[in-house]
Amino acid sequence: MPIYLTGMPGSGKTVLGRALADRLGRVFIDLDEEIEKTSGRSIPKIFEEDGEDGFRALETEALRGASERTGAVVSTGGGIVLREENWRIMDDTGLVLFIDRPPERIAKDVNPGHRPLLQGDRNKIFDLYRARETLYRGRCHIVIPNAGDAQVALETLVSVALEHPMRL
Ligand SMILES: Nc1ncnc2c1ncn2[C@@H]1O[C@H](COP(=O)(O)OP(=O)(O)O)[C@@H](O)[C@H]1O
Ligand SMILES: O=C(O)C1=C[C@@H](OP(=O)(O)O)[C@@H](O)[C@H](O)C1
Ligand SMILES: [Mg+2]
Repeated sequence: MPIYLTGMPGSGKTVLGRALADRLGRVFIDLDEEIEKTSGRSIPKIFEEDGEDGFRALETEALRGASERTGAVVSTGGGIVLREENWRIMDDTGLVLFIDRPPERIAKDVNPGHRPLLQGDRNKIFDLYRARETLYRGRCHIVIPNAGDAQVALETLVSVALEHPMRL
């Protein structure tokens, strides 16, 4: 059963997920990377050609595939929380963590270029946060603070993951 990292774009899911998988000796799956690999297109290109709905369908497909990978660490895209079907897959198969990074810190260093929903404007992070915070915080199984040094967040992730061996 996998461990899912959810949270805002720029909250650290990909970087921390990869580091966590390395520490645990587990398979790492980043859903965006899977989608780009399978479709042969970049995320922005998919948004441009298929729209957000087309991207969300590919995202659910990638999540379903990842949900069958025993013990994987799965870094999701920030919008995974928008679809009930995605919650059903994650709740039924694994441990759902929320990487809780304050929007002020995200807005400082997020790369809006590769994230179509930000439309090149890093301040859109605050709109997204207002729209989604309750989805992340209210439905995840465990909140992982990521407000300071990334290393501290990683150590928290490692100890939480080790407390839930069956989930992995
Ligand atoms: N606690 C932190 N301190 C400093 N930079 C961080 C921290 N957490 C994440 N980052 C940085 O934020 C950027 C986005 O991280 P990423 O893993 O790509 O986010 P996500 O996959 O959630 O969109 C990366 O440059 C990452 O190094
Ligand atoms: O928040 C979102 O809706 C999205 C976040 C992105 O992933 P990251 O959270 O890794 O940036 C990517 O899936 C796509 O641009 C949509
Ligand atoms: Mg990511």
